[in-house]
Amino acid sequence: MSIAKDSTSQELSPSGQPIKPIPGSYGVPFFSPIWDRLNFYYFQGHMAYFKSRISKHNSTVLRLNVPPGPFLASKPHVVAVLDALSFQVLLDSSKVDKTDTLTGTYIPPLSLYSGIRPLAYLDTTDPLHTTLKTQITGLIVSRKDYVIPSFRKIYGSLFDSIYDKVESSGPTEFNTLSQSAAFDFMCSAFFEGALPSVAIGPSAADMALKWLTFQLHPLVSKASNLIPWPLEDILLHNFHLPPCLVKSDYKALETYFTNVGESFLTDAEQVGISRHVALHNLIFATIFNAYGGIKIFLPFLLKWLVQGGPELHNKLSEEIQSVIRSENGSVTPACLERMPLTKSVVYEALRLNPPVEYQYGHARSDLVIESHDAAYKVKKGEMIFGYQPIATRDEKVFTNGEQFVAERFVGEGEKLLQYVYWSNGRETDEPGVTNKQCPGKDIVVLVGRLFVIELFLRFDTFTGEIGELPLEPKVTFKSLHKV
Ligand code: HEM
Repeated sequence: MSIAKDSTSQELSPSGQPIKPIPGSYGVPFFSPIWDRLNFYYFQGHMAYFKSRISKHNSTVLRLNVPPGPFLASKPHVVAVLDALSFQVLLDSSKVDKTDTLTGTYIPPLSLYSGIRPLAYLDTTDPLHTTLKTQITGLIVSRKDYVIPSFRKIYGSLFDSIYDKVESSGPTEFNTLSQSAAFDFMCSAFFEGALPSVAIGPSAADMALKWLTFQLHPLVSKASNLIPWPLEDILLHNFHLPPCLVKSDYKALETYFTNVGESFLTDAEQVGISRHVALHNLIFATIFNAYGGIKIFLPFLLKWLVQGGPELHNKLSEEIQSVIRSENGSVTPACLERMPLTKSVVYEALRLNPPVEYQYGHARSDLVIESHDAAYKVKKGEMIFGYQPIATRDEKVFTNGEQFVAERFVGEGEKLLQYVYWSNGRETDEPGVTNKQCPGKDIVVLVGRLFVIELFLRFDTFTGEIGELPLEPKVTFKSLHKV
């Protein structure tokens, strides 16, 4: 830190930015967080909640309350980082402690995880973080050859049945039909044995979703349009619905994972992780990422494809069909690299709509957060919070940042990938035991590309209608034009 040699004696950050006090306030205890929560969920919505405060204080680093607040979270106070540069503090494990910060200022009851703390809730300094992340990464690497065939089989037949439905009975919603595909795909990619929709039955997806909803409901706005908001607020956001409501569903899931995950559990035991801890981590990693990740990501990707219209469809189908033809019809990891537009479209969807929107971490020590034209001091222990869809639309980094630009990451544009943070790390970084970056990163990008490929191997173009669901867009196919 240095002091500028001008008349103002302004304190400067290590990179020479003036250090300013963080604007914003937390308001009146108890009442302001409740009012803020109503604004966040109902009156303003997530995006407007943050944007209005950025304009009011003319700053992208500011103090504010994040939901849920009372009574679920006693300390809703955060320092919000809402631009592409300041957000980076959350990706730096030497600066933030991520113990119990996955869901922010509240923690779901651990009884939902049979009493354990899953890996995603552990900080990098916890020795169990290293052991568990190594085991899960090992599983991902050992199954890498299963991802493409599993995805093609499950989502291929999903697209076929959507086509049949559109032809026979008209407009067909993607979201409901794809509900079990995310869970089936994850299990087909990672385990031998029957798919959950077969082994547990058709209700497997509902069971998994219900369990996830109990963990995440305090972060989801307008959980239901059916319940008037004050009642919804009281029922969902003020009280944790008792975990016993999902106990029997969780038992069924546990039985399934004990069978299909046998070799993972045995391997984990050999490195000192109990079978109990390994099992509940496996359940968490599979279901949380199927429904908190893939199930949200694909409708967003599809939404942008629908809105891209025939012009984008022509370019994509040409790129995809010509590369796959040159490979005699097979989809290989190498041929995916020869599809620059397909790759760019997937990154652009992840940039605009990172499926995990919120990131949090406690400052490990007193530190300075650098933004574009100022820096700010944060005290040890303060909660830092980032709303990612604002950070990754930052116009100072991305021209027309709010718009979907299909070619954004083609050629020279690849340099911008360092500002794509959906995996809780830069797209140009690698996940490892010393960071909290998603170890499923490459699989997710691959899944996005395979989704676009499966679609355009079948259809030259299509039309659809976009609606809204609590976590994702609702996409209804209206017509599909077969290749
Ligand atoms: C679209 C899908 C996915 C998205 C959006 C996603 C996103 C993320 C994010 C944002 C984090 C960091 C959470 C935080 O601490 O703030 C994370 C961590 C993690 N993800 Fe993913 N993920 C996805 C798919 C997957 C898949 C397929 C796997 C494979 C098992 C996976 C395994 C994990 C694990 C184990 C962690 C914890 C890492 C750690 O604690 O160091 N994810 N993911």
